[in-house]
Amino acid sequence: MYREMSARESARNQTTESALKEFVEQRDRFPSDSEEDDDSEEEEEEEEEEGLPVTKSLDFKKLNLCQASSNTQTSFDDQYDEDSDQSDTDNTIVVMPGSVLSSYLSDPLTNPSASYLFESPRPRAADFVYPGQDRYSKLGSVPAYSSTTAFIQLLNDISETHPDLCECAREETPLHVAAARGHVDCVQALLDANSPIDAVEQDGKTALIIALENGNVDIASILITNGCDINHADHHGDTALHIASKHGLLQAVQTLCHCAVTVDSVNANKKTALHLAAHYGHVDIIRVLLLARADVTLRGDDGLTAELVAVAAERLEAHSLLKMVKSQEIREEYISQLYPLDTSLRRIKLKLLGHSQSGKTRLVQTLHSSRGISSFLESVTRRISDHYSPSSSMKDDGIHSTNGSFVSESNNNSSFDLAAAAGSKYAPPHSQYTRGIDVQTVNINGCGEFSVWEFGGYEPMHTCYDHFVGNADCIHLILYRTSDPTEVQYKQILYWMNFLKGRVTPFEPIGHCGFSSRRSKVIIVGTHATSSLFPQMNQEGEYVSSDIEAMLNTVRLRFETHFDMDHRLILLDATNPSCIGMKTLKMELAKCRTNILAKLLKPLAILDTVVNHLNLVRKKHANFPVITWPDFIQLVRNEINPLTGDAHCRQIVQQLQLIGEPAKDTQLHQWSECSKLVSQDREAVIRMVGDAVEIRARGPSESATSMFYFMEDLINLVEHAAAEVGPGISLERHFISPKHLKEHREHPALFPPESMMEMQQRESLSVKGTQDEEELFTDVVCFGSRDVARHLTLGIDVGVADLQMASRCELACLLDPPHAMGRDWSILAVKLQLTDQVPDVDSTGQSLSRTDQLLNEWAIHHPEQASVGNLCRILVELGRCDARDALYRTVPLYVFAPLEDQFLLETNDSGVVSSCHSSSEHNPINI
Ligand SMILES: Nc1nc2c(ncn2[C@@H]2O[C@H](COP(=O)(O)OP(=O)(O)OP(=O)(O)O)[C@@H](O)[C@H]2O)c(=O)[nH]1
Repeated sequence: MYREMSARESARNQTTESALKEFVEQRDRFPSDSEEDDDSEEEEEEEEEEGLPVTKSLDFKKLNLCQASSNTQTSFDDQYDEDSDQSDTDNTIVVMPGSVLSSYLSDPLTNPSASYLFESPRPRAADFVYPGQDRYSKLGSVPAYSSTTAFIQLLNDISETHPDLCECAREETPLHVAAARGHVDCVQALLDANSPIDAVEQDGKTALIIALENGNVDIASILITNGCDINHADHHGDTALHIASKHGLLQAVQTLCHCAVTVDSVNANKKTALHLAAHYGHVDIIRVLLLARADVTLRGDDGLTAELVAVAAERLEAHSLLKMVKSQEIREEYISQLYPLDTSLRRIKLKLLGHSQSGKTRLVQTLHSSRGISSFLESVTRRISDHYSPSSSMKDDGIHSTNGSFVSESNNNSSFDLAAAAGSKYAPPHSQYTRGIDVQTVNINGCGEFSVWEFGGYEPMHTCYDHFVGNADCIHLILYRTSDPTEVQYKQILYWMNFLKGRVTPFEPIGHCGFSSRRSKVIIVGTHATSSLFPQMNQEGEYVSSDIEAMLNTVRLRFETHFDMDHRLILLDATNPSCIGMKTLKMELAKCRTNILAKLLKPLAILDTVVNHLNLVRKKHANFPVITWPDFIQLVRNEINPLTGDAHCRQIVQQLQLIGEPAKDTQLHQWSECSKLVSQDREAVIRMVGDAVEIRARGPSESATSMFYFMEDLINLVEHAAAEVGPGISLERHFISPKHLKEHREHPALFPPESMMEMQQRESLSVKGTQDEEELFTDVVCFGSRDVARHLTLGIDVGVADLQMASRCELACLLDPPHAMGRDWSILAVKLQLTDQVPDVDSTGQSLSRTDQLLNEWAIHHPEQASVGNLCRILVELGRCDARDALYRTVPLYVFAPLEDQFLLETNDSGVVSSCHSSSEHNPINI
C-alpha cells in the first residue's frame, strides 16, 4: 500500500507520457498487502516534507484504500494476455498497451471505481479496443455513476498536467470518452482543465458530435455553452446538426439553431439536416429547422428535396408539413408569427378575491367607469363556471361572452330562485352575487390595461378556482369590509391569504427564513371605509388607524415569506371613484403593473391570432374550454400555424389560461363533496371531511396486496391532484384504525404522522392511536400484509437529500433565525460535524437559507448518516423538538419500492386475515 502510493504520487508529478507508462508498469510489481498500511502515514509525512500537495495525496489514498479491499491482484499485462482471445461478447476489459490513459483508468486494480465506469452501457473504442482490431466489446449495463467523483479526480489530475497526453488508438481524448458515455461531471471537469474542446478523433468527430451520436444532449449543451465549434463536419461531412436531426434530438437541434448554426450545410451525400429529419420523420425537428429558415429547395445527391425524401420514406406527417410550407411567402408569414413581439404583453391579470359583498364587483365597476367611451365599447366580459344559475345569455358551454356593455346584467340579475335555496346550506348570500369567475378586460385610467378576474365570494364556487389562481405574475387584491367586526375582518383576510398560499407554487432557492424566491404581489383593500369609521387621516388624506396597521403587520409577518405584501392596507369607498383611497390604489396598480411587465416574456406574435381564433374554436368544440392538450396542439397547427411547436403551444396556453384537460372514468361516481371508485371487487370512497380528504377502501380479505396497491393509487391520485391545484399545500397522512372501522365505530381512532414516526424511531412494530390503543404498523398501513411491509422503506430511513420542499421550508423557517440559546442552524452544524462548512454556508448571508445549505452539505459529506431518523435524533439533542415535529409532519411516512412481477401476481396474502379477520367478505380498510 505504502509503495503504491509513492509510485502513484511520483507518476502524478511527472510530466511525460513515458513516466506515466513506467508508473503503470511499476504499479503491478508492487504488493498491496494490508500489513503495509501502517507505513502509509509515515510516507505521507515524508511527502509533505518534500512539498507535495497533501490534498492530492489524500485523494489518492482514498482510491488506494478502495483498492486494498479488492482481492483480485491481476496485473495489467496478465489481464491483457489472458483476455486477448476473448470473444467480443465477453465482459472482460482489454486495453491496448499503447493506450496509457486507458490502462491507467480502466485497470480495476489501479482504480476500482474505473471498472464500474467502463461497464456502462456505451463502450467506446478508447476503452475496449482489441489489439489489431477495431471493434467494441459488448458489456452489461451496470450504471457507472457511483464512481464519477473518483473518475473526475483522476481525470482532473491527469488533464491538469497532460491535457494532450491521454490519447488512445482511435485518437480519442478523455473528452471524447466522457462525452460518449454521458459523464456530465467529467466533461465539465475536463473543460475546466482546458481539455481541447474541438479535438477530433480518427473519423474527424468532435466531442460534440460524439455526445450527440450517443444521445447525450446535456453534454452537448455544456460543450456548446463552452464555445465549441458547432459547425464542424466529420470525415463524412456530417455536422452536429446532421447528427441531432437524424437521431431526433429536438432539444439539441433547438440549441444549435438558437446559436445560429449553419442550417443548410451539406454532408458527403449532399444531404442537409432537413433531408435527414424528413427521412426519419422527425416532424418537430423539421419545424425547428424551418423556423431557422432551412432551405426547402435544396436537393441531395439523389436529386430529392426534403419534401420528396419524406414521400420516399413514407413519412406522411413530415411530407404534409413540408408541402404546406413550400411557398416562401407563406413560410415567412408562419415564421414571423412565432417570433416574440418587441412590445410587452398588453395587459396583466388583476385578481380580486374576497367574501361575498366585500365590494369586488363594485370596485371593478368604479375602476372601469373612469375609462373612455372607445375602450368601453371594446370591453369583453367572459364568465366561467356559471352553471349554477342559468342566465339569459349563457351558452351551453359555460362561457359567457358579451361585447360592449360592462354592466353584468346577465350575471347579476339572474332568475335564480333565492327563496327556494334559502333554507339550504348553500343558499347564495344575495341575488346580485357573482357566479364563478367574472373575467373582463378593463383599461384603468392612468394605470393601463388589465385582465380583471373577479372571483365570486359565493362559497361553493371556491373549489372551482384552483386552476385559476397560483400564477405569481399578477396582482392580487384581497377585499374585506371595514364595517365588519374586527374578528370577521381577520378571519376573512386569513382565509384568502391561506387560499392563495396553498395554490402558489413555491420557487427555489429557499431564501433566508424560508422566503420564496418569487413572491406574488398582494394588496389588501378595505372597502366601505367612511370618515365615521376612520376619523383620522394622514397628510395625503388617506384614512389611518392603529388597528388596521396592527392587522396588516400580523398578516405580513405570517405571509411575507410567500407574498410580496404591500406595505400599506388601502382603505376606500368602492362606490366613490374620486376618494383618496381609490387614487392610492390606482397608483399602486400602475407601479406593480410596470414591475411585473418588465419581468414577463414578450408575447409571441401568434397570440393575437389565437385569441381572435377562439370564437371559431368555441363553435367547433362543444366542450370548450375543456379540451385535451393534443387536440389543442392539433387545432393550433391545423388551423393557425403548422410550424407551432409544443413549446409555443405551452407559451400560448400559459397566456390564455383557459384550457384544462378532461378526465373521464366510467367507474367513478361523483356527487357533492364525495367520489366513489369501484374497481372489480374493490371499492373506495373519497370525501371531504372538514379540511381533510378521507379515503376509505375495502375489498376481499385475501387480496391484501392488491388492496394496498389500490389504496396507494388513490392516495397518489389525491396527493397529485392536491399538488397540482394547491402546490403550496402540504398534506399530512393520518391513518384511521382498521380495527375500529371493522367494528363500525362512529369515531374511529386516528394514527397521526407523529405517532407513526415515533414508532419508527422507537423501532417498535405497533403504533399508538389517538384513543391510546395500539395496532400493528403492518395492519394500519399494509392491510396486514407482511410481504408489502417488506418492500417499504421507512420514513426515518429516507435520505435528507430527498426531503421535499415543504420539509425544507419548515426547517429553514425554524432554524435559520438566531435562537436565544444558540439552538439554531449554527449549533446544528456542529452536531452534524460540519464545522468546516460553516464559513461557506455563512458567506451567503441572508440571501439563502443556511439550514437548507447545511443539510445539503450533510447529504454530500455524510451521505450514509444523513437520514431523516438521524436528523430527528439530533434535533431532539439540540432541544428543538419543534423542528423534529415539523419533520415528522412533513416527511413521507414510508416509501414504497415497486414490486417485482412475481409479487404483483400474488393475491392470496395470509397477513391480512390476522389483522382483519372478519366474517363479512369485505373488510373496511382505509386511510
Ligand atoms: N357604501 C359602500 N357600499 C359598497 C362598497 N363596496 C360595495 N358596496 C355595496 O355592497 C354591495 C355588494 O357589493 P358587491 O360589489 O356586489 O360585492 P361582491 O364582493 O362582488 O360580492 P359577490 O359577488 O357575492 O362576491 C353592493 O350593493 C355595493 O354597492 C363600499 O365601499 N361602500
